[in-house]
Amino acid sequence: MVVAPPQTAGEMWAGLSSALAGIMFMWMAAQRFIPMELYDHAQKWTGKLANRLWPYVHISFPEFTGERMKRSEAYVAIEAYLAATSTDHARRLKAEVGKDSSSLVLSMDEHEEVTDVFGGATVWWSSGATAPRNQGFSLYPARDEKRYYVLTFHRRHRKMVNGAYLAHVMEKGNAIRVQKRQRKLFTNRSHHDWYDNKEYLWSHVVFDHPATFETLALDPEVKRDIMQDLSTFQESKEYYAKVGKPWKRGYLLYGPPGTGKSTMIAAMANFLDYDVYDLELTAVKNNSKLRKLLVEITPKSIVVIEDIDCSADLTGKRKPGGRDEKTSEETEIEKAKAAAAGGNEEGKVTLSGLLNFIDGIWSACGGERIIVFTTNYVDKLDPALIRRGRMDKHIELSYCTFEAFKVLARNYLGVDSHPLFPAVHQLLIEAKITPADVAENLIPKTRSIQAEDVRACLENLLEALEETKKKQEEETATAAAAAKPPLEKEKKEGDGRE
Ligand SMILES: Nc1ncnc2c1ncn2[C@@H]1O[C@H](COP(=O)(O)OP(=O)(O)OP(=O)(O)O)[C@@H](O)[C@H]1O
Ligand SMILES: [Mg+2]
Repeated sequence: MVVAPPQTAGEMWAGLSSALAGIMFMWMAAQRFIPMELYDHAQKWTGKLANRLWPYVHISFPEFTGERMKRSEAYVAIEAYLAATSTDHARRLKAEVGKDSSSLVLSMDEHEEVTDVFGGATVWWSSGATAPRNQGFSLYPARDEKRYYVLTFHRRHRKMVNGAYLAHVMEKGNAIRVQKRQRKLFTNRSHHDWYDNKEYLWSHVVFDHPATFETLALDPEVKRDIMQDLSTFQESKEYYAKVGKPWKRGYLLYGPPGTGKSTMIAAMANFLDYDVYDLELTAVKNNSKLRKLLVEITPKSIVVIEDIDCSADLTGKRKPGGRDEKTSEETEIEKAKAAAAGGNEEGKVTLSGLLNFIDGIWSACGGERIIVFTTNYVDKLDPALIRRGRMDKHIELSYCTFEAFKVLARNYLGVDSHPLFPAVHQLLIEAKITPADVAENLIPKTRSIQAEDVRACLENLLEALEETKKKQEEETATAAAAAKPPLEKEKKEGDGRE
């Protein structure tokens, strides 16, 4: 049988529905003069006639589903499937920048139709969008426009389409999506869209950080251990299911500023091919908002809370700025204020809210997720927050070792050895310097590095190391003098007088 050509399926439907609407209208007008039994009979026949004239079935796939307007997995998979299978046939396409930022990814534009053939059956996909509620003039694209795909097929293929065909579309679409997807860096910081007056939980940019484990200056053994741990995690879906644990792992990265904590997160994301969710706790109003953010996080992601020691006033024990404990009086005043504001813990993220986020019942949403906390002051953290099992792996990133320096020298100068290396090695033992400071001294003046540039950079570094060593020795001497018991000091002074 000849099926309706895809380009006219929508038009036919429009024509047919207006004809049916006309018939219905006449029936409604006439029903006042027609006996009830005859009216029912006629209605049944109208339905049958419509079915005969229009033997096609539609399934629509809206982009957003549910009360919380989460992007539908089906829509996203169909989008990827159609982008791969329809671009040779569709007449109107839209282009977006691809994974490597230099290529364009084509996909079907709105109000376009394409044909697909599966198991001997022809089906039609069309894309559409409902008009935005606010039709007024705006300089910005309409955000409340709702996009959807519609699948049309003959009713005799219903069983095959509902079963094998849709499973095929989902499987192929998801595989293409994983292969082609651009990784993203999400943040909850600018979650209010001023021109739309809407709250968005996460906003994102393309994640394009160049850090890898290869370029990370770290002890090779520590590096290997972390990479092994990440690989094992990634391959352990069955294991987590078998032991009844959510598929997630917590990392605590601690160490002084400039030792590579943030760089390591980027390297982890690149190694695992995961998205990054940078969770700014100070921008989260309360625990219920935290939960909302949490359920939005997709699998295959790293959730990062940087500087956990000062990013929230957890349980009233910490606050930004370094002062640790609050007096009980201060805590009482805050509690009273919160109660006056309409509820105890309603106005903030609490430690228990955060613990629930890490390993409570809500943490199981999504799966395949790494949670990373970073801090400069590990001792300031509440032990409950970082106990093993919650933060499974504690990694200290510290001052630059000779092994780490060699990685930086290779990255920045392209050298594996140099006559000045032994001097650098010795000074790295004597002075505490961060990889960030080492890297700063290894940036050559020109991009075409010559032997003299390498020497100049290494000499700069040696100078910086000498200075740091001197400063640290002076600080140690001052601290030692200040720590001497007063009696001993007085005795010395007395001895001096004699
Ligand atoms: N281990 C490292 N390997 C390679 N580069 C590093 C390393 N540590 C620091 N750097 C360099 O120093 C810069 C600062 O490092 P990074 O932001 O990762 O430090 P951090 O530990 O996160 O500091 P902070 O505690 O202040 O957030 C990076 O851009 C990177 O170039
Ligand atoms: Mg950092």
